[in-house]
Amino acid sequence: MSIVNVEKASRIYRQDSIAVKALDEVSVAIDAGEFTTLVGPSGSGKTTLLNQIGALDEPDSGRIQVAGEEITGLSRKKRTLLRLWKIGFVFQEYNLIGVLSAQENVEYVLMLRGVPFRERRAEAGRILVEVGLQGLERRLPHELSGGQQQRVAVARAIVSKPAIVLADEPTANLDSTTGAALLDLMRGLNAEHGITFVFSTHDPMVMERARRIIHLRDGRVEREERRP
Ligand SMILES: Nc1ncnc2c1ncn2[C@@H]1O[C@H](COP(=O)(O)OP(=O)(O)OP(=O)(O)O)[C@@H](O)[C@H]1O
Repeated sequence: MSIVNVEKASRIYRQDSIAVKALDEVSVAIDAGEFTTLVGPSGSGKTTLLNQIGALDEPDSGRIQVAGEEITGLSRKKRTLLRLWKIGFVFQEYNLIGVLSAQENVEYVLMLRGVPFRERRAEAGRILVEVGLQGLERRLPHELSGGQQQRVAVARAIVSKPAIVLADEPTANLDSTTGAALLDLMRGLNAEHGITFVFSTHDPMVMERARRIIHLRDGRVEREERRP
């Protein structure tokens, strides 16, 4: 069953008199449980497509459905709720809240969902152990390495059991060993819990671990590869 359905989505950015077609009638369907990577040269539309799937932005034309919901044309408020309940995000720059501990960063999403204190504390603690951060729960982001911060970001993305996790160049700021370990962690979460991941990347290590690679060029799907 498709968890993401993008049908002929186009996105044009206009600046002064110049129009850039960041996405040009892109159609992509992603099934639940897939581990998919978007690759392509700089400016090919990877981030734009992730932002569309993540309901951070809307196409100018075409349709996008995520986890059974039509997201094209949703109000800002409904898009925010969709992101809160259905989508986890991992960004290149980690985007953790600097004044909150690792544990509190992970709990924060559950607090927004109204999960009671004890329950969210227990769940965040459990997920932090799962991503290999036992003992570091009380550290602030600046007291953690880049790889550890990205693990907190992964924990935060998965703690609410979203339908899909979107990761925009998650290993871009990590050295290759740390990046590989992070990728293996996400592959493990994909295999054990069936969490659907979609990455954008320039990193050959990410591509190596993907089961499906979608090549974008000039805002279009150029070709696809599938691996066992
Ligand atoms: N907010 C914006 N305003 C104007 N143009 C934009 C905006 N965001 C993206 N673009 C343009 O849209 C095109 C696609 O950009 P996008 O960021 O999706 O590419 P990308 O494949 O993610 O690139 P990179 O690998 O460098 O991150 C580019 O030509 C870019 O300059």
